[in-house]
Amino acid sequence: MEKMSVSRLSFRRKGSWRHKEKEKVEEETEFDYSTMSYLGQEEAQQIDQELFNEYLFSLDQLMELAGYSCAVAIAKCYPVESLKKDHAAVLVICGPGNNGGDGLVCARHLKLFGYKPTLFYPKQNNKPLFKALALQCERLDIPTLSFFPTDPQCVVDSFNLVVDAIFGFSYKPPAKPEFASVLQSLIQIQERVPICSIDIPSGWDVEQGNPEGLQPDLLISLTAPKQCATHFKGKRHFLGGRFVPPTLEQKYGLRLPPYPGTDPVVELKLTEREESAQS
Ligand SMILES: NC(=O)C1=CN([C@@H]2O[C@H](COP(=O)(O)OP(=O)(O)OC[C@H]3O[C@@H](n4cnc5c(N)ncnc54)[C@H](O)[C@@H]3O)[C@@H](O)[C@H]2O)[C@@H](O)CC1
Ligand SMILES: [K+]
Repeated sequence: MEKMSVSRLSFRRKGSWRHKEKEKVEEETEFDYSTMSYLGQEEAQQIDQELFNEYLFSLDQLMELAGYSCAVAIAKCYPVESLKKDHAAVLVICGPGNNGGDGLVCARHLKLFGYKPTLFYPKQNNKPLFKALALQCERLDIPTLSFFPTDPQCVVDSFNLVVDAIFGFSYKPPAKPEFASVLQSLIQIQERVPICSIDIPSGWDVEQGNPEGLQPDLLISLTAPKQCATHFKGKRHFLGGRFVPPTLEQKYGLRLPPYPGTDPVVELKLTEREESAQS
């Protein structure tokens, strides 16, 4: 058998690693964003149901991956050391459904990443999973605001970022008063504090968006971007929740860019429409 010197072996390893990296970059740059899939509300709900009923994923599993990927995307865009206010203070606003559950998971991971999250979770879900997620946040010393500040400037003064986990793809407009007022406050301050929306900017129609509504800086689409994401005018757009089995992707003809390496998120290139909306 041919003996290989250590230096040649390490050269070969390096060579193959470089080759793989090059392939990966080529694969990423080759993805044609003009063909990327955008889901309508019904399709998003169907895929969601199929993950639970045909693939037997539990909600806990998917929510953990979804919330974790949101925390990773936030950390990539707003590193702890770049945030100046009160030890990287972040406000995480959670709604009553699964989007709110993603927010609770995201808050926990942000805390473990070194941020200082605070929750606002006015309509708490009583299901055991949600109670457990809220308790885990409490045990990590994540405080919860008992009311939303009447002067939204307080949010700007106290927090570096707001995570919007109020509504996702099951939202039906118009928002009920308790959330409508929070959304209005966020719209007032969105030029002064960046907003990071989980899956869908809250208050947007899943397909049509909402030109008068919230305009987040960062959007983290889960599973696949929804049609409303074509109206996103913010700076950065990520895809997260790396849990869609290839067979499901094929069944729905999903065209999504590959995730790099082992990352739970992939940054999406802004479409021409998104770019022109920014300028
Ligand atoms: N398979 C997937 O794609 C996954 C989805 N997840 C998340 O789950 C979200 C969808 O969750 P849900 O179906 O629970 O729905 P949402 O979290 O979008 O919202 C539903 C909740 O909001 C309330 N609501 C709806 N319209 C309202 C209005 N106008 N005013 C006030 N309250 C209103 C409903 O009563 C319900 O409690 C996704 O957007 C995503 O964030 C993840 O948790 C896990 C995996
Ligand atoms: K949201």
